[in-house]
Amino acid sequence: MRLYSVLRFPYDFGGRDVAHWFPGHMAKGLKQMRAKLTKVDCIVEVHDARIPLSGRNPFFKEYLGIKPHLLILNKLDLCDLSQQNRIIKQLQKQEVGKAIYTNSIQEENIKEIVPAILERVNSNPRFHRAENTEICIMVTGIPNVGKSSLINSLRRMHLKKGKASRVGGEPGITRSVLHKIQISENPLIYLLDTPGVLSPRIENVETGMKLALCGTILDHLVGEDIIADYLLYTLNNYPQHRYVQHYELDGPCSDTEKLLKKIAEKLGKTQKVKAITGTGDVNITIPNYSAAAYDFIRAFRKGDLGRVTLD
Ligand SMILES: Nc1nc2c(ncn2[C@@H]2O[C@H](COP(=O)(O)OP(=O)(O)OP(=O)(O)O)[C@@H](O)[C@H]2O)c(=O)[nH]1
Repeated sequence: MRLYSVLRFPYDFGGRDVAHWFPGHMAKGLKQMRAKLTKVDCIVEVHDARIPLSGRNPFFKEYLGIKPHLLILNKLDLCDLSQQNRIIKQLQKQEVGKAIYTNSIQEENIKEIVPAILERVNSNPRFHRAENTEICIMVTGIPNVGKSSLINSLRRMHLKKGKASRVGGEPGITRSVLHKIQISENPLIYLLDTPGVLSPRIENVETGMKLALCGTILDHLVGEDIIADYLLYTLNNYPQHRYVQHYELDGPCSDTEKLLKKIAEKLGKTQKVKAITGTGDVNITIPNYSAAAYDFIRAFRKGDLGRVTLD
């Protein structure tokens, strides 16, 4: 199959409204974070390395004030590292001082974090608490980017201690806010854990869809069928055709319904339903499209469909 025949361009977002993708409890989270700010020396913002330029919450900067800031682009194992130089240049244009790519599961580049925090804190006046030698950082980020995993990985590395923060595959696992967690003994560093907070102003539907693909918005708010459709469009345009091999297909495909049908058949996810015909009821077998969409999206999020950088 020739490539152009699988491209659908531009993607039709169908005039979707993204306003309701911001759950109300997140506004409360931001308020609680702001209240603790006087105790904080540095903001460590964690974001997903697959969407390094979009979907960052501008409120972390506007609402949390001017504090030394460090950007962590986590899940480096899932992003396309050949794009790294371009991304770093773009981030510099956005005045991001320093960004570190990490993998919190395999503990890649985690050891760069504490020295980067110290460098940022030491080059800024701590006028409000100069007498205090302990350092307090606040870990911020949108849901499901790996904040808790990063905290646990910092503790394992510097304190040889296990989990302090609950990790989960769905966005919104961390609801209780601002636990004070030690991550280093010498220098003495504490951090405040925070719940994932999406931007209430998602710039446009495309950004919203990228956020959904990376699992930062609850799937049911967007619709798994829609996420699967956008995923197929994205993989074909990239182009990243690992899904062909993963699902043992004959070649790339641009029709989401056909793809989901094949995935459902391959996984044995079919349903028997009764159909009423003119000559009586008959049992027919139909693909379970929801189960297939679920598998397609999960496979992408685990990295089984290949690495991509969506920005
Ligand atoms: N592949 C990969 N997965 C990761 C990485 N870091 C975290 N994860 C996974 O991403 C999911 C979310 O991780 P959490 O640490 O719970 O994310 P969080 O930002 O604390 O989530 P909220 O509580 O929703 O704010 C989990 O399934 C983690 O196992 C990483 O570096 N690479």
